[in-house]
Amino acid sequence: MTETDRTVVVSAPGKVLLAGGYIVLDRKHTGLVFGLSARIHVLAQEIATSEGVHLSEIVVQSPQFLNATWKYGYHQVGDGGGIKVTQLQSGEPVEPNHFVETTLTYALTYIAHVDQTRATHGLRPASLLVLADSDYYSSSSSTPSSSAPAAARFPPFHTTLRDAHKTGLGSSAAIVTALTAALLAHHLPRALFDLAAPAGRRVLHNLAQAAHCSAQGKIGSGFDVASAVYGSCLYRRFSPALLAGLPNPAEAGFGRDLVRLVGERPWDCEVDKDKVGEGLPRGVVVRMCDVDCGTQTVGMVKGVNEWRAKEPARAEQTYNELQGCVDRLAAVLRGRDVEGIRGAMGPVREIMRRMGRESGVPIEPESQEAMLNGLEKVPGVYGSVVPGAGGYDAAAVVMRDDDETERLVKEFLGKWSQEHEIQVRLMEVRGETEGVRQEGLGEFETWINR
Ligand SMILES: Nc1ncnc2c1ncn2[C@@H]1O[C@H](COP(=O)(O)OP(=O)(O)O)[C@@H](O)[C@H]1O
Ligand SMILES: C[C@@](O)(CCOP(=O)(O)OP(=O)(O)O)CC(=O)O
Repeated sequence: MTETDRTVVVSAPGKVLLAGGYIVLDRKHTGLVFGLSARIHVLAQEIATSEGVHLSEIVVQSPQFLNATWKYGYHQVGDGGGIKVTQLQSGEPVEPNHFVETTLTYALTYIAHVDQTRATHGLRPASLLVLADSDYYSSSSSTPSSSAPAAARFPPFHTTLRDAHKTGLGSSAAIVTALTAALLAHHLPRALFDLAAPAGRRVLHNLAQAAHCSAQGKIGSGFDVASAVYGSCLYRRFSPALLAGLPNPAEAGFGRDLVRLVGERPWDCEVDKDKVGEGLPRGVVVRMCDVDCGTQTVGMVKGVNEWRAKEPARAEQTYNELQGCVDRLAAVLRGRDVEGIRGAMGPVREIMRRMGRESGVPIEPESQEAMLNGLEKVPGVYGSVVPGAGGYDAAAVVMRDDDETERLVKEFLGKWSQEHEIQVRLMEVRGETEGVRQEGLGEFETWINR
């Protein structure tokens, strides 16, 4: 096996935007985002073919879900349009996976353009296995420990991807990032892509942002992809104009322009890890409470933007106040000021609620408000927020990292669930500062072809 066909496992974390929802869409502002211990792992390896047999096939499998094997053919299109990826159907029809297909298109196009040897030898067939930690979906009751054998650590979800209940941890950004990184690390020699080097991370970030925006069909702030790559940080978005001129996949010049955009053009986003320091003060942890019903962010952003257009002065004042909260919370956490956490988080909730009231968007819906008010009275809980866009995605809690606090929080949520006939639970997932990383193969032995 040559160096360019390494068997690799790459993982990328989920995210929680503790403060800065909505304002982070504007380059004037920043958001405080934490990476999460829930990761999506991608194992990339060659598909063994018989001597002399040539295949142009990539197989992506997500074995935790039902009916989740996607087979793709690919070929180079004319006029520098890059690599076109086509889903192959054989046997039972498989629902397309738009995020996976788009990521393959962007990553393979990049690979084919930067590695000239690919022009003559092409890409060898590859198999990509996706394994997600269970907290991404509500159906699971607990996350097995990370030291459990891999098959037990990534248990089946007994559902199709379409029917899975997402908890809002950012699965699409994590999979786009991990899949992109795994493809680059698998197909490219280290001289052209090194995940451990700043230049490699920059390429990965830019490529994953471009692919994620394309798959989403909109240009968000990109805080989720940024934290999937870099982990916890204070994030200032890139100018959306950067992506505006890129031809669509398969259009003339797509390949050339993508390589320029990703590898050569300076991006103006800012990922400040120093402002977050080592993460949280010792003995303090970010945990998440799942309410088992996700939220459609798109409609909420539209509502807030309409309010901002109608009430520009009021909105600007509110945005600036929220920015003040973002900076204060980052400073308190960085300064390990445990006593200051409550005072720094309270105003985040207050301003998010005010934004919600004035824009008519349920940013902190009443049911979440009441639950968080109760939760904040539990001894050991420093503060809570509806992260990101708010709504019914999992709520974030900053609390003391000990068994007693965990017991009290679980007790409170258990009672709350009973009294309100809903299912609220403390997930195992924790805030974690590290971004994308290459994993050892040991834990994934059972899935490696011999
Ligand atoms: N484990 C997985 N395996 C394969 N594809 C996945 C997986 N998790 C997420 N995806 C892809 O990401 C999409 C979900 O993206 P989205 O609705 O934006 O959710 P999120 O808010 O979690 O990012 C799925 O439709 C699928 O295309
Ligand atoms: C409104 C936002 O600023 C934050 C949304 O954060 P969420 O964490 O709610 O995101 P989703 O994963 O898309 O549900 C939009 C953005 O920054 O893109």
